[in-house]
Amino acid sequence: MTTISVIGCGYLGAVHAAAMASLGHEVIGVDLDQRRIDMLSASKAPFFEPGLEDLLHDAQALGSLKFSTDLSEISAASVHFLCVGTPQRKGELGADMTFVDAAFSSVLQHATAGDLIVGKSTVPVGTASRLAELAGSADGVLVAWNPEFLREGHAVEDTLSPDRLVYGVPDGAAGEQATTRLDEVYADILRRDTTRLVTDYATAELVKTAANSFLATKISFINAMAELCEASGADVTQLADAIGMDDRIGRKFLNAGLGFGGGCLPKDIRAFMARAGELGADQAVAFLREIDAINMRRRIRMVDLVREVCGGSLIGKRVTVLGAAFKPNSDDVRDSPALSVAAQLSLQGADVVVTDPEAIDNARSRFPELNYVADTIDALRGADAVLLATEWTEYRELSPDQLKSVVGVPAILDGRNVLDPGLWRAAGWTYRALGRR
Ligand SMILES: NC(=O)C1=CN([C@@H]2O[C@H](COP(=O)(O)OP(=O)(O)OC[C@H]3O[C@@H](n4cnc5c(N)ncnc54)[C@H](O)[C@@H]3O)[C@@H](O)[C@H]2O)C=CC1
Ligand SMILES: O=C(O)[C@H]1O[C@H](OP(=O)(O)OP(=O)(O)OC[C@H]2O[C@@H](n3ccc(=O)[nH]c3=O)[C@H](O)[C@@H]2O)[C@H](O)[C@@H](O)[C@@H]1O
Repeated sequence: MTTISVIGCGYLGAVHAAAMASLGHEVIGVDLDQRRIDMLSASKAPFFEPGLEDLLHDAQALGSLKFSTDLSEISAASVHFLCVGTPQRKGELGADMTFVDAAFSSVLQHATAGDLIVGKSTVPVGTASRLAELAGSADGVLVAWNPEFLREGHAVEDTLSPDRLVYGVPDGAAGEQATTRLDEVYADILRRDTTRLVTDYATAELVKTAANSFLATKISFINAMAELCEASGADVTQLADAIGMDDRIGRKFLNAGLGFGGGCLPKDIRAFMARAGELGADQAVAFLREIDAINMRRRIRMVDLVREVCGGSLIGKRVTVLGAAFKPNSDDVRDSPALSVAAQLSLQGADVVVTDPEAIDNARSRFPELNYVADTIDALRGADAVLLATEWTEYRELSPDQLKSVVGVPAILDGRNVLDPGLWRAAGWTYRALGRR
């Protein structure tokens, strides 16, 4: 059993804290946000994440998990996980490192000799060695970087059963000590034959940014193919199925549509470009600019398509947007393609109604000017066009026959290529999608 602190209890940290407690450790989670801490202390997840509340409840019933806004409480811990945000800096591509730097300094103040500080936040390569240098002046504090690969909506299973664990550690005895401590923390996971890769700081940091860049590239690749499918009359879903059957390519992350959003892929590829520039290696990842551009074009193209379906003008047309979260099974609306399209449609004169099973509150605080309706059927009433923007199961299962009498005009835009066009057309709907006939 290790006594652990987790600094920053957002999408990453809250799950990490609860998961570490479920592995038998004593955990204190710390955040500056009092509301978040109050909810977590009451075993309530401050955001929608399947399985998190059960984990919080079980660990708190055993007394092995506590939350606080008081950073001094971490002094009881010997391993400290940094899970604070690294958002995009306003008006720039690079990551805002102020939260990581501030959290690291605070931890240093409360850490004692022999403690291990483990970075989990996604950071520009070079951060860990910079912070380790700062720690060098503190007596015997070790630094490791252990990037996180969890997906929102699957965060609990991804944390407890990761594809791999990556440790970035310093050379020599300090590295061995850090590795041993991390092995103790993850003992239960390692016992299940999980691969662990021990490497230097820079490689560990780059593994994370490279992985997210690859995922973003895969999505933009298929979306570029969708543009070509649209130009040539081909079908991008069949194309993805066919190329995905090649094991070397694989079908995952080849779903064309509105593209990627969220608090990670967009900001991570931009931070990667910024950092590569600082290192004089901007050419190496110049292609990411195009990946980003392809991604953003999908949103613009969807606005055009909705306008087309509405007869050339959006003014006064009622458009129902199904989904606000950046992906299903999440209430996260950071850089959500659904909301970005909804906001554009509204700016261009449409009367936009947005619905989502979990993300309405978050969406309203970001885009208060849009109309939100909780009930799907109520949201669809009188619509001149319906846009499926986030593929929640309940939207995928909507019946075109039943909905026909609810909407004003039966026109559906499938922003995630998840509906059966034949079924909707047979029920008398106009069906349109990006890169699909
Ligand atoms: N959201 C995700 O699925 C994943 C996120 N990451 C990375 O993890 C990091 C955190 O991301 P999220 O959890 O999504 O961000 P978030 O914004 O949900 O959570 C960050 C939390 O840190 C707190 N915080 C900031 N400064 C603090 C300080 N000095 N002391 C204590 N708490 C502080 C904030 O109040 C907030 O609750 C980012 O670097 C992100 O790229 C990595 C893998 C998955
Ligand atoms: O660094 C992070 O924070 C995380 O970022 C992503 O996870 P996440 O943002 O939760 O969501 P994804 O499932 O990757 O989806 C990202 C976006 O891509 C879109 N997407 C995904 C797959 C696809 O085929 N097509 C597609 O458009 C989704 O709709 C969503 O908007 C990575 O998948 C995680 O491994 C990583 O840990």
